[in-house]
Amino acid sequence: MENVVEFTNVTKRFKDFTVKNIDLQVKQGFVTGFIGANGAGKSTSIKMMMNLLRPDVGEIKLFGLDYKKHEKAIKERIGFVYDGNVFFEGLNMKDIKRIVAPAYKHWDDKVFYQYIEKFELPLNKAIKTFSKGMQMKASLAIALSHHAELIIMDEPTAGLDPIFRRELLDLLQELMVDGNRTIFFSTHITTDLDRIADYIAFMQSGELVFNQSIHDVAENYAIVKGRLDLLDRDTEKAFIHVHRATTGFEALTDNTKAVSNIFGDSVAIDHASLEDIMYHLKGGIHHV
Ligand SMILES: Nc1ncnc2c1ncn2[C@@H]1O[C@H](COP(=O)(O)OP(=O)(O)OP(=O)(O)O)[C@@H](O)[C@H]1O
Repeated sequence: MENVVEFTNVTKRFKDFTVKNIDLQVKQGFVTGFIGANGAGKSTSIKMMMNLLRPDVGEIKLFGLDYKKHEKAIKERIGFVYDGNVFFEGLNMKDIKRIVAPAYKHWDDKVFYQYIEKFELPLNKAIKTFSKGMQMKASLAIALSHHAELIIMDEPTAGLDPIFRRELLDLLQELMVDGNRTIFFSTHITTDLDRIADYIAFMQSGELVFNQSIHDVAENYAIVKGRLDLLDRDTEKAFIHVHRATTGFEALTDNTKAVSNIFGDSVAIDHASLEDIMYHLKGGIHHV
């Protein structure tokens, strides 16, 4: 399986924050959801992926190519969508097309106008008058009009109403049908990922905790609930993190076999949602 993005040992240091030793592979032909708490380092990583920021250490390759030598060739093949207005606000969609289209070898006017129609975007109205959803659609229409193989999106669904969010996810799914396209996007809305993601990459405090298929994530983690008196120093070793409440404990495990051996039927073992996993891993993966 080919990787369209490869981070090898990537580190970026800011004054108060470091993205550390990231080894990340984004697989061609799949949707990867990029999750993590506020300030975990997702946008910083995406900016490095787009060469808007340079790593201090490590290597980043897209389509097997290096930005130092192949920036233009790489950017031709990427559609970048991010939360916020990318364009000069006084411009309309026609102006933007005039400016952006010549920059891409594979720009396709027909596709552009198809998306303008599909998204019901006005061509002659200033972008500054667009709602958040319309701005997102505008950004997406541009990204899709040059036949990008890799779509990178920083929180594309943030602030969108549930109906447009659903439509956007359906559209992303349609885009994946040809099999060659790859989508990488960050989000806080983990239920969106249950809908469309094949892989989940999870950042925590500047580190990549895992990058696994959504199937493996579901297999590897489970939530365990039981009475507080079942917990002691030894039994807790089966857990990554334990939350105690007066009514009992809830814990995350990556070893359901051990949990079954230790606790038998005295605990309930349930599917762990991505939110459960994010909550319990907020201190990182160390066994209790
Ligand atoms: N240019 C910069 N200079 C200094 N610190 C920065 C810079 N850019 C980001 N940071 C810091 O890096 C940390 C990670 O920020 P980043 O935007 O990558 O997180 P994020 O995971 O995308 O968060 P959110 O989900 O809130 O968007 C934050 O503490 C932020 O203050």
